[in-house]
Amino acid sequence: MAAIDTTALTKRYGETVALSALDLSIPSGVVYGFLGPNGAGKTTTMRLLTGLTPPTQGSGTVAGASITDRDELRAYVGYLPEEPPLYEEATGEEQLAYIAGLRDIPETYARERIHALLSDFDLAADADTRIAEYSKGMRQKVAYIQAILHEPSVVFLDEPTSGLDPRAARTIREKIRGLADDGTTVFLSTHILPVVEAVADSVGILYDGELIAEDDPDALTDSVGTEDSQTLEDVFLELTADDPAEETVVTDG
Ligand SMILES: Nc1ncnc2c1ncn2[C@@H]1O[C@H](COP(=O)(O)OP(=O)(O)OP(=O)(O)O)[C@@H](O)[C@H]1O
Repeated sequence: MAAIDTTALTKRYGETVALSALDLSIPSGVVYGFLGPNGAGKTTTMRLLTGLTPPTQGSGTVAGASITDRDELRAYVGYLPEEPPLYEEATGEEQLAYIAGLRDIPETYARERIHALLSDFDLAADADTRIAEYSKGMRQKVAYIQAILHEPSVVFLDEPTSGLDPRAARTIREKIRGLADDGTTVFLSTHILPVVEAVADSVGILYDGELIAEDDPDALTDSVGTEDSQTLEDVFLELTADDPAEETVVTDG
C-alpha cells in the first residue's frame, strides 16, 4: 500500500482550479520533493492531504486513512505549514509539551524526546524562553519539532529550512533523510532546489494545478535539455516557463 495515494484529486475555489485531477502513488520511506511555481497548488495539495480542506472531487489516502477522515489522519500525519501556529506566550518547551498532550504521547517519553530534539537544534538553552522572544529561525525549529514529535508515518513539510542558518538547515536536511531511512515518508515542498537535490528520492513538479513531471531527480535532469550538467533548477525553469523559448535565449552580457 502506498503511503500517499490520490485519485483524480481536485480542488476548486470558485472559478479557480487550484488542483486538477492529481494522481499520486508515493511509497513508504521516501522523500518526495514537491515543486512548483508560486500559486501552482502546492499548499492546497498539502492541506488536502492533511485533511484541512475537503476535495471538490477525487479521493486520497495517507497511511491508509482517508483524507476526509481528519480524526484518523491525525495520528499518522505531521504537518509543518508555511505559517506554523505557535503560542507566543508559551516557552518552547511548553509549546511542545502541549502538542505532545494533544497527540497522546506518554508524558515521560514526551519530556525525553522534547529535550533530545531541542538539543539537536541548539535550542536547549532557550527551552524556557517565551516564543514571543524567539527569532524566526528558532520558531521554525520549534515548528519542525512539533510536526514530527509524535513520530508520524507521513510528514508534510512546507519550506522547512525557511529562516534557518546554514547549520540548522543542514540539521533539518539530515533529519529529513534520517526520517525516510527509518521508514517515514516525507512530502517536501520547497523552492530551495539544492535541498531537494540533496535529499529527494523522487520529485513531482506541479504547474497550474497539474502534475507535469514526476521522476527521480537524476532521470528528470537527464530528460530535459541537451546539456550534460542539468540541475534541478534548469529542469524546473524549463518545464514551468510560460514561453519555453525564453529559456533558450543566450545573452552575451
Ligand atoms: N482559500 C482560497 N480561496 C481562494 N483561492 C485560493 C485559496 N487558497 C488557494 N487559492 C488559489 O489556489 C491556487 C493555488 O494556491 P496555493 O496556495 O496552493 O499555491 P502554492 O503552490 O502553494 O503557492 P506558493 O508557492 O506561492 O506558496 C492559487 O491560484 C490561489 O490563489
